[in-house]
Amino acid sequence: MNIPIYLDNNATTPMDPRVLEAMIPYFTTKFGNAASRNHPFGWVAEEGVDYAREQVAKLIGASEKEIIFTSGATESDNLAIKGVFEMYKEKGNHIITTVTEHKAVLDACKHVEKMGGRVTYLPVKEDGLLDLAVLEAAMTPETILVSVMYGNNEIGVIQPIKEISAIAHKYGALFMTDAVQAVGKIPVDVNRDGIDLLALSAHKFYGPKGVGALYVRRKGPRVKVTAQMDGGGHERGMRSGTLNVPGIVGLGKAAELCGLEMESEAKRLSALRDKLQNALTVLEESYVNGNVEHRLPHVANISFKYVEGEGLMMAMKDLAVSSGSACTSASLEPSYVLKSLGLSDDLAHSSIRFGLGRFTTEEEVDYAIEVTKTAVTNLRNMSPLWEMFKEGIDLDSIEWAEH
Ligand SMILES: Cc1ncc(COP(=O)(O)O)c(C=O)c1O
Repeated sequence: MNIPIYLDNNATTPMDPRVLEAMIPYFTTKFGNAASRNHPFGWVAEEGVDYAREQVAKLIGASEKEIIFTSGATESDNLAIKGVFEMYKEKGNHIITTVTEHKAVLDACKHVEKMGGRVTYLPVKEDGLLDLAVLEAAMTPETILVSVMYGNNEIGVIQPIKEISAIAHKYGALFMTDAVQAVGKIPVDVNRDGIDLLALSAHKFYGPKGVGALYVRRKGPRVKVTAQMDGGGHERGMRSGTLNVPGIVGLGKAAELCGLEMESEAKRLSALRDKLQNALTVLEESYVNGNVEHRLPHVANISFKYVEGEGLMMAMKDLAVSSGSACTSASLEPSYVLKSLGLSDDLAHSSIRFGLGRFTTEEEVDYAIEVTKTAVTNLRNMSPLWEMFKEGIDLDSIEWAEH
């Protein structure tokens, strides 16, 4: 089997070899438990963790004491949403989020509803951005938390975080953001952006899988979350469990490298992404999904009309990309993010997310352009719908019989 070219960096990123190098001693000689206070094995491990805490804090403009290490962003999202609800439910029981959030946020919100909370799932505009007037209209005196993601994992759209947090604060609510796709890719600063809680994950920025962090503001205001894991009281009581020291050291190193290289990397990747996007939108009836101005530098989500989705994925086996379909147990469902922008099921299915990354080369992008163009053109040549479209028949006006 040919190994496909990896353009799925929103799903996960390959680990940077420099990160692995930093981690290795913590699997071997520096194997201590960071909570062991009585001997040097523990101290050395704790030193590694403390340094990583500084590295992570620096990347997002926080202070070390505001970083809680977790097993990844799913846990961070859950801890933030359920933890805030439990801590502040006497103050109010209302949470606001958007329909395009990751399942880790949406499902944590569903859990809150089961616990007696009320959650408003706001729609987004056609370009994927949240309408600030719609947010403001949804705020109530009962609202304790607004949770809006920083950059979307499917379309890359960057929300107006500063404006959103200002609205949340105006009504006395906390602001939380799932910044998994944005941290390490664009400058994120918790103070500039008015963020009270922020979820991040190492494997999305060239670190190891299974480790992440939750930023919890300590000053102006001091934010508290109820722990979701009971035990030894690690991480200042907010997240019990022996720390994954090698993983945390890797997270720290990955954060440091992003801080140093993010700016030049973003320039290089957005140029490559634009090259890919421009070459593919030359094809007729192809559309870029989501706002293209407020977008992460490495992502392009493109729909190809009159191309059958499954056929497209089959024809693109040489590229590791994501489609606008999600596998559920029974069938292929169109992406709920693309649907929320107003795309039809068919168009969502025939959409491809290209996610470039640190190790993507220009040759790979050129190859991806050729593979995609050929796939789309060949599939359309076999499509009766495409033929009808080329004959000038208005397909949108046809009422198709139900099967
Ligand atoms: C926006 C977003 N939030 C949360 C997650 C979950 O992160 P993790 O894999 O660290 O649990 C992901 C990963 O797919 C994501 O893209």
